[in-house]
Amino acid sequence: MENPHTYSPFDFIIFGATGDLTTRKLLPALYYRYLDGQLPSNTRIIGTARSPLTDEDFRKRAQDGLNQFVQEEDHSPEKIEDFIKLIYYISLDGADPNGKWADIEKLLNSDKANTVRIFYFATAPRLYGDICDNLSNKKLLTKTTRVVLEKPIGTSLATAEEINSRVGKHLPENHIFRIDHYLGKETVQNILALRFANPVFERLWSSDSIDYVEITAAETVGVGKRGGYYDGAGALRDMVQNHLLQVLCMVAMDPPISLNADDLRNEKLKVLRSLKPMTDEMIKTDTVRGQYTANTVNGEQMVSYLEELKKDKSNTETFVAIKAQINTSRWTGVPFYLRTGKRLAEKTSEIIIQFKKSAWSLFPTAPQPNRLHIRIQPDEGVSLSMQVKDPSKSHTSLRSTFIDIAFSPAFHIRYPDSYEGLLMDAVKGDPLLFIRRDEVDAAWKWIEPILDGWARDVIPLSQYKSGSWGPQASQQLLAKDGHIWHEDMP
Ligand SMILES: NC(=O)C1=CN([C@@H]2O[C@H](COP(=O)(O)OP(=O)(O)OC[C@H]3O[C@@H](n4cnc5c(N)ncnc54)[C@H](OP(=O)(O)O)[C@@H]3O)[C@@H](O)[C@H]2O)C=CC1
Ligand SMILES: O=C1O[C@H](COP(=O)(O)O)[C@@H](O)[C@H](O)[C@H]1O
Repeated sequence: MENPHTYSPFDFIIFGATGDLTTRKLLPALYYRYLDGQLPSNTRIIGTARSPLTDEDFRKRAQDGLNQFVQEEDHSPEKIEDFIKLIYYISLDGADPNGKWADIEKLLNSDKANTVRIFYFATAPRLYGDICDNLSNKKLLTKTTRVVLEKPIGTSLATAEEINSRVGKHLPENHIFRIDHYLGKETVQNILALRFANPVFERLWSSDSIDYVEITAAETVGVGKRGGYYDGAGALRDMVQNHLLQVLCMVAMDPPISLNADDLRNEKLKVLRSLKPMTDEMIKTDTVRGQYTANTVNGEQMVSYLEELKKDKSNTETFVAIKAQINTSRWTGVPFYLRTGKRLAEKTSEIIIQFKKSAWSLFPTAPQPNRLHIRIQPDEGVSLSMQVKDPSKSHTSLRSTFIDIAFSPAFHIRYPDSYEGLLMDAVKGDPLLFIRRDEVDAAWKWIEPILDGWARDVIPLSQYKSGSWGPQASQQLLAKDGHIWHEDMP
């Protein structure tokens, strides 16, 4: 990944270093940045968690993780050996003021005061406030310190406000980096280029030409080992409050006046504030929640959510579909259908822009309306469905086809994982792709009535078979408007 910025050695301190996120995402992302020469020698990656491990134990875990989560063609035993020499471990309960802070103080204070210091909070968000209080009391928050907060920030508006206030007591907003890894995805960032560098699209980008928008983030995996966290969260908090709403903002926002972080975030905020608030009546007609059940998929036995959780009962949704409406002159009348779930038929994240039918047709059979398919992952790219004259038939016959750009083969590049760029943006201090506090609040304000309605069972929790596209009610949600989810797009 090209990155003209020159980095000075920095300290990257991870709270939650023995967890899933660090192993699967953070260390592999830092390894790739190391391979690209962005981690100068003397950079230190300091893992902390309560587990009693030595530097050597943690390096061994890191090495095992890299062997598992870095693509095979990028495995270089020598490079991995060199990379893990940058890694240290300190056993510490970040929430305990009487924990072993002396070790971390010694390691960090031996350093120059102006070294960039990133504290990455890869732990449960309820710990963020305590960790920040302790960092502040131990005088570890320097002028060049930035904290990175993982999502979801809180479980409600009130808890998010509390976390943000406690963290904000010690650090100014421009030192707080709330990460949403969907904004780190190249194809999500590419929405800016697609819309604002191609006037052909931007001129059509409104209810005048667009019929509806689909945003899907589908996973084939279940909750796996994250059941403890997930059962208290559910898909609405885990995916919709953050990732899906951020993608919706990128699709729906007006052009920012510049690519300055606050100008972009102001526009996203306007979209979040324009979302039509959900009443109980709308929750009944415009939302669907589901939970996966057992099934055999391609000969493989998939257990139900409850079996995976080892529980008899849970009201937690592993699937959500919502019809969102944006009250602006650009978007009134255009439904934005959001859908996410675990154990679905495919692993895919995508946006589909369905253009309107033309009112008039020259041809005997009305042409299919155009459709723009933005593939966030996998096979990152964009395709546009088109009508052409069917070459095998008469001049009045049309055939549907598409023009397609597959980014990776087109640009001969490896598509970096979303964390890679974001971690280095935090090191650089560039907040463009991070979430501002008011965005978090606005997203929770829209989500909360849905959470509240579901808690009162305003709609039932539907079941869906593992390996399907979710409950029937999800198809009906669109069918009521005469629309369909496009699951067969190129
Ligand atoms: N996993 C993922 O794919 C994603 C996770 N996230 C977010 O990242 C965060 C971490 O998630 P994940 O890695 O899955 O969670 P895990 O449960 O796998 O890991 C939690 C980590 O926190 C540590 N920990 C717990 N309590 C303390 C404490 N008091 N002081 C210091 N460390 C502590 C644990 O280690 P120990 O027990 O040794 O202390 C462990 O290292 C969460 O906020 C989650 O929402 C966001 C996006 C994706
Ligand atoms: O934040 C999260 O995202 C992942 C899905 O991310 P993706 O990049 O693979 O689409 C999801 O599995 C996890 O539950 C959620 O916390």
